[in-house]
Amino acid sequence: MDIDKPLLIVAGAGSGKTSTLCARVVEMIKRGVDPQRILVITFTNKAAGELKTRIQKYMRASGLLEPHDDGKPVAKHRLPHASTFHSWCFRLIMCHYAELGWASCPLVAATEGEHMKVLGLAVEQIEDCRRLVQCEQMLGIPAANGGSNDDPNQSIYFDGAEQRWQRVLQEALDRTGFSFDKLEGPEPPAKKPAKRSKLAAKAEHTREQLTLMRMLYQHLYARIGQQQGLLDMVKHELDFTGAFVGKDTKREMMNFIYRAKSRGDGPELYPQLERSVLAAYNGTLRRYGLVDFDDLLKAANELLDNEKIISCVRGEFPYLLVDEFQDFNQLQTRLVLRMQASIGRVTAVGDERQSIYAFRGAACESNFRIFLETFVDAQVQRTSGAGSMECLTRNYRSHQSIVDFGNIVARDTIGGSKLLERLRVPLRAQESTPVVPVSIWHADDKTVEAAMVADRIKRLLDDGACLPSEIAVLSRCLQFGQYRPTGLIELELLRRGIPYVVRGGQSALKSKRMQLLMAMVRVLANSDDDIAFEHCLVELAMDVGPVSVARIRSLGNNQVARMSLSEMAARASKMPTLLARDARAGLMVFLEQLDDLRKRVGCVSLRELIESLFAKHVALVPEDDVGTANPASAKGSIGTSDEKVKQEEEDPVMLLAIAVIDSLFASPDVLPADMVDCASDPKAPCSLPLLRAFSSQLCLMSSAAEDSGRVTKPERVIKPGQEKAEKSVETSGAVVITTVHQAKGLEWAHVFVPHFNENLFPMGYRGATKADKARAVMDPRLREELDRGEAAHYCEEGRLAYVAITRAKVGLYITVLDEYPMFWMSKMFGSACRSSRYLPSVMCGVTKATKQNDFDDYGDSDDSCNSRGYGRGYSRGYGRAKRW
Ligand SMILES: Nc1ncnc2c1ncn2[C@@H]1O[C@H](COP(=O)(O)OP(=O)(O)OP(=O)(O)O)[C@@H](O)[C@H]1O
Repeated sequence: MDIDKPLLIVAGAGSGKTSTLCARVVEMIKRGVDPQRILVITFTNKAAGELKTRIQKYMRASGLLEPHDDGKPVAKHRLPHASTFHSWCFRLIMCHYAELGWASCPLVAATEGEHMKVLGLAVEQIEDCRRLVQCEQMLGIPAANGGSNDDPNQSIYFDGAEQRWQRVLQEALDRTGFSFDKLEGPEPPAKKPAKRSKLAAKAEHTREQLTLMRMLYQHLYARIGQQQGLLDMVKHELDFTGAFVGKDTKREMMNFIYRAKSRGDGPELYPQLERSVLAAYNGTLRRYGLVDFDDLLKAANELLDNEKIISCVRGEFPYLLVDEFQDFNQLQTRLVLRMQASIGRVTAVGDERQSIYAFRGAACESNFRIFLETFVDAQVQRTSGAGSMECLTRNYRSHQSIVDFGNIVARDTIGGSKLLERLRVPLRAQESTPVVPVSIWHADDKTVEAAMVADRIKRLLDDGACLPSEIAVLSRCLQFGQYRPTGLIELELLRRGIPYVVRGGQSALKSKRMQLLMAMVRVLANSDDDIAFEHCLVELAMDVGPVSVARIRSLGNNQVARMSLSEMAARASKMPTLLARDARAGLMVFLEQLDDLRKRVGCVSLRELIESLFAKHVALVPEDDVGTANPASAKGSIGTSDEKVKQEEEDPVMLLAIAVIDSLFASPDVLPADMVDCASDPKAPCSLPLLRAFSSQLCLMSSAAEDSGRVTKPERVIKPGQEKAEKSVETSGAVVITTVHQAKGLEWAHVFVPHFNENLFPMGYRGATKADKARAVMDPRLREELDRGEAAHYCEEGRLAYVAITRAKVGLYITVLDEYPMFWMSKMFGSACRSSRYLPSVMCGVTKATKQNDFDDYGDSDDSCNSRGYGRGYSRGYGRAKRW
């Protein structure tokens, strides 16, 4: 192994790429390279952590780390730097931000939620700039530089709008006597004392400013603009849908920004709307002293223009190793080149089959091409000499059938690239692995599927085949519009007492709507439950916030007898002066609604009560920041009342609630003896004890589901002498429910992939509108472009399927639905719910799981499989497992 020459390692999943990279680091240290001169870079924090752990392990195995007195390792040699590209860039910027003209080190807007907030403000500022230009036009103020509503070559957004508004304000005062002091409007909303991030506070301030400027615009438009026959810019907001095609315009904008910035593109390269969005997004970040991830890379690239800084960096880290090279975007690859082009002590490790971040600008093919051209193929003499490329061909992770399945799925992901074909070598499993077939099942519907998955997991655990933490359920996404594909699986796991953890998303039981539903049920079941009552009050009563609640609570001061919050609220609603007028009105309406609901207890069945409670109250509360609205409603394709009811029924919260009700009636023995009678007839009027039983079942389930870390039982007390037993429970951990993206680089003994259907996995291609398709009939170039986009989309989805499949070591369980899980999906995609295109055709049409079947009987008839020829040509065990 020549550690001083460039090396490219390309191989499929589980072939030991990361292990090889770590081994190379250790080899370098063994040969005398100072670990502090080695920089190991990867894509995510999780992967960086994994790298650090593995390097430490290898160093320890090679005797490069010695145990300390307290058992912890201490380095004979210090450890190499292992980090993400972004943290390394931030470190560079922290040292040199002044070189970039910044007065202080910027903060990083790290989460997608923050990016979306910035984008929301950016769009508002584009509208603001548009109105500002028209105000100047109305007042005859000469056009300043920047910003135009008419010139398609100019951005609508421009910096420095505040100063220009000042001038407009002054003119408006002189010409029309306008002043903000004279305005009559709603009182400013009471400040919410809830904790808010700095970004949220700044955003609120900006929004207040924008509202004022909008009022100024409306004043001027009414006085001048209307007479001039100008377009009302408030009523006619910009239509971005032409430029950002897709159901969720904001998401499309965000993806465009990610793509453009990852390529290092400036706004000037794009047409007017895209240009304005990109400029406004960057301007908003700047205004708040923030940078996003791509800004970090751009700033680091700029710093490396400085000869002093780049030679300093090269001196500090002459050895560079990069993992997950396929996921690097152009800016990251450029950084690698700049740091190493003249040195060539670079090692890159990647797998083009696992390139799943193209939507974020990952430039897989060009990364490999540039590396090969610069370091391997080119006969350029550099100090280190020409580099080489290695392909690993053995998969050490998975059983043969899983490796074969992965190879088949990967075949369709090359997308016609000659280079990727050159890099592609099929993998072989270790010879010693037994042949365990991949299990593929059709389920009638999502409830059957969820029960199947949970049953199989339970059996694995009962048989002692593995620990919960060695099992994963990998979903294409955790949120599909408002639908949570793994919501019912969570419920079934809870029912069976199997601990689980949701990573990279929120458990359905912790959602805002579920919390509100639980609070309302608790209030109905027990009017003394102050905590639940306050939750409902703040969420549901109009204009009642924490300040009003504090005033209501003050009624309880100095009272001899304890007064419940609901009693205080009833009293407050009758007092004309205690609360502000709007708050009192909101409180009165809320109490009336609560009264109505209370009257329904004893008149309607539990299910009817919960349904009306959900439809009239809970469903009106927006779900947590899910990013996208229900695609169907956004499209406006569903409108009849029947269909709306259907949508409500399909809400994951409602589905969970119904499932809990069903389980209460199916097995009332979970209830205390004195309550069993009230759960005998599902159609009988709901009694208070039944409502209480339902409430406690919901709460039990919710408290069992932890959002992060391992699942532990809160009430557990560890007694002396039991620590060992407890530890084994803790380390056994929980079944992981996560997305395929989050699962990258990880491995589990058993992996479940639910919803393996067209439009679910893979997700349908949404890059072309109906209008585009209609135009493409007449326009061959457009048709070609759309076809290319679609092909690239399905290649990426195929790579995602490859990643999901290859996470499994021993067991892979795939379920295919026979009907779409949501009503709106069948409306949108058609009634036929086909299996995923990534399921080889010989594997389709398998034994069905139906509600009537006993799960143990699935696939009992092996003949049925054989008669259809399953497994032929896949001697390594494809086909249906007889039983899960
Ligand atoms: N030479 C080897 N002999 C035996 N087992 C190995 C060897 N190399 C790696 N492994 C094991 O194979 C599994 C996969 O290794 P590793 O994570 O390094 O592969 P990878 O190519 O980086 O995988 P992926 O790309 O899917 O993240 C790990 O469990 C690792 O311990």
